[in-house]
Amino acid sequence: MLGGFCVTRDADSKASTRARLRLARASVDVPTRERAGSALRRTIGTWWEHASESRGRMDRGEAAVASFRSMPTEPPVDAVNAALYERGATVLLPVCEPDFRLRWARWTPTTPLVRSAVVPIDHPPGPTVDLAAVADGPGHQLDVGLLLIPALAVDESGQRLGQGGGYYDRFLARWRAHSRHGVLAAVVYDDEVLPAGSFDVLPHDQPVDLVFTPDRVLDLRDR
Ligand SMILES: Nc1nc2c(c(=O)[nH]1)N(C=O)[C@@H](CNc1ccc(C(=O)N[C@@H](CCC(=O)O)C(=O)O)cc1)CN2
Ligand SMILES: Nc1ncnc2c1ncn2[C@@H]1O[C@H](COP(=O)(O)OP(=O)(O)OP(=O)(O)O)[C@@H](O)[C@H]1O
Repeated sequence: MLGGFCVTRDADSKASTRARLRLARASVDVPTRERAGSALRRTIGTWWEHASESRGRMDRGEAAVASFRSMPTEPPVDAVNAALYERGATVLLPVCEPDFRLRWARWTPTTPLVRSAVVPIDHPPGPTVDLAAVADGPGHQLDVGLLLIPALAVDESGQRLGQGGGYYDRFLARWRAHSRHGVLAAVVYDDEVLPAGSFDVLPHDQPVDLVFTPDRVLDLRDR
């Protein structure tokens, strides 16, 4: 207390945090970005191999990863997607639909991509599925064990700051309603993991289970 006033640090608004992070991302140089891509390929590839070993003991369907196609400023996951595909995973990428809905289309390293009509991102031409509506688990076809989720930042309690469309929050709310077992993992640069409470969190925000950075895996499920 100072002179009767309680000194607290308010969380920054989402908008001001986004502006700061976008500016920082714009100054990441090409070699740094390339190193991040190789490091993420190793980190996420190793994580997937360990997860597949435990999964091997279960009777599940086709092992799938719901990933994304990186924008030029994001930590690159192109090599991650290729590595997971080489390891036998089915890789799905998001397709943005009107009303901020996400559907998913299969991707392989030879899939030609098309530009989205809604956002400045390419995606496979389709067909698409609604992953929050398809049945998964034993006896079903698609078993999404990992969702890689783009973010501008994540705080240490797992709250995620995205680009501001609300695509993933809407999708994850529907996904969670079906009690899916897939691990929700944000992908950010190392210095984008912020102390808990660094930015505003609203009731619709969907937290993640895990954070992948080029340097580390932060598993928040045990906290
Ligand atoms: N790679 C990627 N795919 C994704 C997302 C994402 O954040 N990253 N999304 C997450 O929901 C959805 C698309 N949402 C988006 C919402 C806004 C902007 C956008 O405003 N882009 C800025 C550039 C931002 C930057 O480069 O940092 C622009 O067009 O100026 C892009 C995608 C689904 N697919
Ligand atoms: N489940 C939901 N139902 C309806 N509207 C939602 C839902 N989740 C988020 N929204 C709306 O989406 C908008 C953007 O939300 P927010 O700023 O949290 O996006 P974000 O997480 O940064 O974006 P993204 O998920 O696309 O990366 C807000 O106006 C919010 O009210």
